Amino acid sequence: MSSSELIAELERERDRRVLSIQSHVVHGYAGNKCSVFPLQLHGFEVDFINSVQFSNHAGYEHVKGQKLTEKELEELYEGLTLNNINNYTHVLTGYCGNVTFLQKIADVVKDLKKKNGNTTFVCDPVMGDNGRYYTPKELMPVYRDLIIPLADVLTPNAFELGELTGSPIETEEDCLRAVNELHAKGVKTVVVTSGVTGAQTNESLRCYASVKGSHVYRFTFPRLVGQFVGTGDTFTSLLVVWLDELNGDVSEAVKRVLASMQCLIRKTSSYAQLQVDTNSRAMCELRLIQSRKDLLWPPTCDQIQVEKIGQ
Ligand SMILES: Nc1ncnc2c1ncn2[C@@H]1O[C@H](COP(=O)(O)OP(=O)(O)O)[C@@H](O)[C@H]1O
Ligand SMILES: Cc1ncc(COP(=O)(O)O)c(C=O)c1O
Repeated sequence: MSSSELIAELERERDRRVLSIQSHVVHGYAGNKCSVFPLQLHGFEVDFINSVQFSNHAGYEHVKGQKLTEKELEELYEGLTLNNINNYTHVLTGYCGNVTFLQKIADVVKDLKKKNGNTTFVCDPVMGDNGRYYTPKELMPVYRDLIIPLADVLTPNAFELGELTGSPIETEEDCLRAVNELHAKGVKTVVVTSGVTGAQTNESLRCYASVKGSHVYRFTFPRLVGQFVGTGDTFTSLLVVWLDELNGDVSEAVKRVLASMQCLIRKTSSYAQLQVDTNSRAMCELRLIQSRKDLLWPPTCDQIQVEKIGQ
């Protein structure tokens, strides 16, 4: 690399700074513990605010900890504003504990976008999965009416997509219709991470990506054994990376994200099989650190199929 290329690369790296508002867990991986590391590996600066600080994620029998209030979020953001250090290329949000906190996030996003019209808002509307909520149900109308109209990129699973658009997502047609409703509300890129039951089998899962007024893609990839927490948060952070790196090429970006996710989950699943204790086998923490090379350099994976299914 020549010195001018090196300088250009360093300038570019300086340009990418994410404000990530998600949960923190002391032990294990969920929320910011899943997102910050992959982003940093790829050279992004990450300023993170922990919406909650819990001992561990909700898959354990006991969860202890604290929730940040909207007043505390406002204070932190005020400090950034007063020092004029609230300069972000991206704002990323995930798990939120309550309605007023989520409403305050909308104010923060509006202010960041007012300051820099190019700030990309990537929102994972974390509410639940497989037909049930694991956050307060009252968050849904706040996501639907206040947050979604501000989002540039949205990464719901099928359950969340159905809740946000008012009817369950069982088939690919349901999914594409609901995605178009989100586009109509102004969201440019929607990636449905999983859960369209009619489109999945025992062996494979599907994910969909759609860009407003442009293409829709279907991704089919192997379903791996086990149940994992933090996969959605890891997925979304890698999507931030690759959409930026590939200037919005969503089909290649999602393909690379899925390639890393397959490696991460394979590693996690194999490790889980080695545990003697059945509890740790059933609920194994993501092997995120051990998968660092796969997060940084997603290997080519012929088991991921990409098909253009719209426009
Ligand atoms: N059992 C699994 N087999 C293969 N990939 C999985 C599995 N569980 C999760 N993933 C990967 O993680 C991604 C996000 O998972 P998902 O469960 O949709 O997130 P969320 O936590 O938001 O519901 C999926 O798109 C997929 O790539
Ligand atoms: C504290 C916390 N944050 C975030 C999540 C979301 O995790 P996922 O990426 O699997 O949607 C969970 C899920 O249980 C959680 O307990």
